Amino acid sequence: MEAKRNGAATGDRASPGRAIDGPTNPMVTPLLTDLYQFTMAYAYWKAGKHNERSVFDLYFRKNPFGGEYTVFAGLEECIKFIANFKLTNDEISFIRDSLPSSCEDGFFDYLRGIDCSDVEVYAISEGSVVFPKVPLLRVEGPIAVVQLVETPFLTLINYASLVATNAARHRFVAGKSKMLLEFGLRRAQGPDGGIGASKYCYIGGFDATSNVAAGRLFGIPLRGTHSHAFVSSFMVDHVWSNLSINLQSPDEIVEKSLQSSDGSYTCEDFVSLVQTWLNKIQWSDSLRGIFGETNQSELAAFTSYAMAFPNNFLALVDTYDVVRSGVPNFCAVALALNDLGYKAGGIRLDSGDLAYLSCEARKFFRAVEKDCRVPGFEKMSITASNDLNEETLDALNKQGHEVDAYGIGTYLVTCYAQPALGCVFKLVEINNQPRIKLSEDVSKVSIPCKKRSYRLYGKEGYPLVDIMTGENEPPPKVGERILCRHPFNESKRAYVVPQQVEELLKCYWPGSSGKPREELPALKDIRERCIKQLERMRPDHMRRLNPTPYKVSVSAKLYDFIHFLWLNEAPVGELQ
Ligand SMILES: Nc1ncnc2c1ncn2[C@@H]1O[C@H](COP(=O)(O)OP(=O)(O)OP(=O)(O)O)[C@@H](O)[C@H]1O
Ligand SMILES: O=P(O)(O)OC[C@H]1O[C@H](OP(=O)(O)OP(=O)(O)O)[C@H](O)[C@@H]1O
Ligand SMILES: O=C(O)c1cccnc1
Ligand SMILES: [Mg+2]
Repeated sequence: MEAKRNGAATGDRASPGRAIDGPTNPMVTPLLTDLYQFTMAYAYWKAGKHNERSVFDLYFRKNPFGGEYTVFAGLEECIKFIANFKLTNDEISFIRDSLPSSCEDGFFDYLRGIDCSDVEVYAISEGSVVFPKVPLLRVEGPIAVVQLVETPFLTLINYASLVATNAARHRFVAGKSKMLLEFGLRRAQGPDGGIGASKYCYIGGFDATSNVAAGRLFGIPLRGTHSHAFVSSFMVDHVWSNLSINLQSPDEIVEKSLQSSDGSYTCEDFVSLVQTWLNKIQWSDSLRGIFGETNQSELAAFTSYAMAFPNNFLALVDTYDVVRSGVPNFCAVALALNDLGYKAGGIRLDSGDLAYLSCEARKFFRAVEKDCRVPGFEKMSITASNDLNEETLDALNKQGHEVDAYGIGTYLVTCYAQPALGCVFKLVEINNQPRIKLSEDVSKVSIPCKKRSYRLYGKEGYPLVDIMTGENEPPPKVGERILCRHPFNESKRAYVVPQQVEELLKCYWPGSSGKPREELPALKDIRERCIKQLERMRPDHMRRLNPTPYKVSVSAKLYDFIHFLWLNEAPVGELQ
């Protein structure tokens, strides 16, 4: 997956002339677009309109998951895409074959010559918290070219922002102190969904992924435990219906010796050491009578795993019985490791009542710490997994639990609660003339003009409102009162005296205009921005139940202009 299409050397500091790597996914080419972008390009070309200077806004209309915020993600891939936008001869041949044969040759010569050097992209920084109607991207350039990038931009941003938001919401419910592991690759919508989920869940606040390719591509920390198959692959001697199955048991692990952590001595029979500890805890003061004979094949599996990874021993304890087998077996192995100077990692629970079982496991660890005098044993990490989502995390919090880390797959990466974010790409200006798209549904009316947008912060340091202005209006100033108007509702308006003003759109792709280009930050910096911005939001915008909508507004001047244009463009009906 280390795809480099037209890619060149990259650097983390950007300068306009510096080459940028191609998109992560080699399928992201100029053909990854809708046919109508090419048919429109032809029609523009035929009409001699293809080079008309256009301005498009990319934005969404409603926050996902019933929330009042969204995390913006996918920008880096968009910039990598346009920085390398060039149709190959093969691609042009394919387009020629796909369009009607009446299309003139000159158009294909034109396609051969285009790239994105005439395009400029202004964007909100990736990882920012964003709101409906405010452009995430403003794309300027020759209309035929800009329309060709509409679909790839939308496909690169829609899922990225959706899954980053989903991750942020899971983080919000889980709380800051929990470790969040993304386990979704097997359930994601194909390889690109899986890779994208890992990248964007990390931005949204997850700590690590199980996806090895994503670890390599993006440097995301890799984490993992082991599966039930590892435990059930071990069997013990037993006789059942006269059928003797003679397989591995703890005393049949062939190589039994394990060196101590500091290398100073070797325990010749680690398996016996584990058995000894199991007997000890079975009859210890606090645990006497809590469990009897544990599953010996599970014990063999744990022992074997510990011998393979003495420094990172983590056990999946729910294959047979969490309280009567998995946890005692884990503790016996952890105690044996402790004798040799190793510190076991903890357990994973993957079924049953996770609140109850995590509390039982914690009690067990506490008893072991007390009876066996192993300081810190109580703090052994407990990971929970199994169809977790925002609701189950919330339910666990309400019940009380002892989980330290969550492994989350299906609901996270498939965005089960809402499958798509509805980002759109709308023409707002052509040849310096503002354009508007009207709709019966007011929420679908576009906000015309090439605009600037600002986030205004209040006295308490919270963002108060995002405001869009015409491109040539003076910017809002700290300490100066400004009227913020709801774009479509006349009665909704408020004065704001900002304590801080942040301009949202920055130039991420200047084309060959010579303007300075914002650097593409490292993934961990994008994640950092996201976490900081989420923390800075007023809590009532963030709560899960009935969150307060964040205010998105326009300047008084832009308000007047929108409504002037609206009246101008909308035909007056006649009543009969
Ligand atoms: N204390 C809890 N409160 C609310 N939901 C929970 C709690 N514990 C577990 N869950 C959730 O309940 C669901 C249990 O699913 P299910 O009944 O399919 O699994 P299971 O029977 O526990 O395990 P499996 O079938 O994988 O052996 C999961 O979605 C899990 O996340
Ligand atoms: O539950 P998710 O949020 O999707 O997280 C990933 C799941 O994948 C693994 O098992 P898998 O589901 O493959 O098998 P299992 O359900 O039988 O444990 C793991 O044990 C988790 O349960
Ligand atoms: O490492 C794990 O425990 C893991 C990884 C992927 C899916 N389920 C679990
Ligand atoms: Mg499962």
